[in-house]
Amino acid sequence: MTESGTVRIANHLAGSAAGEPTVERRNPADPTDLVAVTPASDAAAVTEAVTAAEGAQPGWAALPAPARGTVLMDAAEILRGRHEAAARDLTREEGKTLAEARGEVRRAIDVLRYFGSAGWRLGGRTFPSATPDTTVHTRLEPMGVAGLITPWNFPIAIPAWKMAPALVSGNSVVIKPAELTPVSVRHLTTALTEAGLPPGVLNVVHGKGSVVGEALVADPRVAAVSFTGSTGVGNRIRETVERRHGRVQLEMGGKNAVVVLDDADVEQAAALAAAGGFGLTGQACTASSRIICTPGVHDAFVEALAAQADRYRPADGLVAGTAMGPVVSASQLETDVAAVERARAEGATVVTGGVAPDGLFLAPTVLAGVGPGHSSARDEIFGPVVAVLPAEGLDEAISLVNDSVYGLAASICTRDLTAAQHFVARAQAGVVKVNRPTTGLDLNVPFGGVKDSSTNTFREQGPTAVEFFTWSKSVYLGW
Ligand SMILES: NC(=O)C1=CN([C@@H]2O[C@H](COP(=O)(O)OP(=O)(O)OC[C@H]3O[C@@H](n4cnc5c(N)ncnc54)[C@H](OP(=O)(O)O)[C@@H]3O)[C@@H](O)[C@H]2O)C=CC1
Ligand SMILES: O=C(O)CCC(=O)C(=O)O
Repeated sequence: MTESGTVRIANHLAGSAAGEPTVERRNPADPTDLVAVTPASDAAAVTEAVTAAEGAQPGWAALPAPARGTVLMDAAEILRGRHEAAARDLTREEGKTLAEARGEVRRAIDVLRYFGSAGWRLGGRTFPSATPDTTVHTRLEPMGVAGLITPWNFPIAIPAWKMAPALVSGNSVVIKPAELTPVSVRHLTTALTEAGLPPGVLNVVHGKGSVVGEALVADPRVAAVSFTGSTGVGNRIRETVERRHGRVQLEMGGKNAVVVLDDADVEQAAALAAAGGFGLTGQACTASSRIICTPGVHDAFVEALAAQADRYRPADGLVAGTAMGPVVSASQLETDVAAVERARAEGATVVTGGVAPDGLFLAPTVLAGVGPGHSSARDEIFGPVVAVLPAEGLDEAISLVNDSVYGLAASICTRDLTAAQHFVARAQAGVVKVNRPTTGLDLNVPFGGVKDSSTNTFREQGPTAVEFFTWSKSVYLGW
């Protein structure tokens, strides 16, 4: 697979013929560049994939965990050899800059390594028994078939951080990647297959979420469903899976706030807010979309953020030096522009941006004078649009942070350790940072949100990620 030309993708199903290639994906920076043609599969392809996964799972689970881990480690090395090609393909299909794409592919490689090495450490605990001549230990058993539904905004890292813990703990996988970004997951699948993953253990079905995704979620043989995407779709998935008593993990939207206190270094705070708000074209569930400023810093901050916005002039992500790529699709651009228009109608000032003069390139947008009831302070936009809200002091700022249905990530810029500690203790968010952007996660740290951002049960990533894909069996061993 190369970074130029069109990739014709078949479903990755054990023993299956390719589906009909009927969906085209074009480069959001250059519509003449046809990136991929994928099958628009139907529910029958899902049934076939789940059957393959069900058949392959016991054999895969019977392998020693270190042997399963070795496959992931080898896949990491294979992907490492294709790092640049995978990064360029990612930029072509999603739009993010090449630097961002390289970082994301690096992350996928490291995720494979991290969970590959976890194969050596998987295990239960031992307990003393109240009964003589008895020992008690727990075993982690795989759930069986894991169904993964992933979004377009991290098209290789998110599939990697769901697949890797599922596979190393002995599950087989059926994944439905986002229709907009089919090539990145193919790089991952190819690496795993070449590393020796047995047929049927990993199955990819391309097609519409409303068709393929719904069929996957509804199949009673899929024991665990892990989803990242919008809150609306996630809630619907939760209903379906819980109705059939399956296990479900949802990572959904955010309306992540950065609080900037009077004592903050304004330039540093603006750089950090811009990185979190305009980096990745604002298309991250952890993106900084609300900035809450106390009075002594408000005006200087708005000015500094507008200056930062100039550095994120949108352009083709493949071109060296581009700081921000295009919006992923015409419909996402429509959402972004409509959100800016609504903010204007509600009385906010568009300090800079708000326009897309050419193609899908939306200028980074700063909104000021935003009130807590405004839609730009409440709704996830998922574009390079940052709303600045005033607050009288720390207490009001924290109330505003928490005045959201979401609770994914929050940050504070301050040099005051006491204020920072108050914030850390009181912010209702699964990820809380001090003097760091809301975006950017360490892959060895548990990740997830509260409120409408997450199912808030099992965390993704880090040492606890395998918990979602396993169940614990208590074994009483007498002699
Ligand atoms: N938290 C996050 O990381 C993300 C949040 N979002 C939010 O969602 C908005 C819309 O983006 P969008 O990509 O449409 O997000 P969706 O939630 O619609 O898509 C996420 C994944 O779910 C699939 N899907 C869609 N409908 C269903 C369904 N009924 N049953 C099962 N799976 C389904 C999608 O398939 P398909 O390929 O057909 O789209 C995709 O693979 C964004 O503007 C943003 O606000 C989006 C992406 C990531
Ligand atoms: O900020 C990050 O690094 C990850 C964000 C994320 O998980 C998402 O947007 O889905």
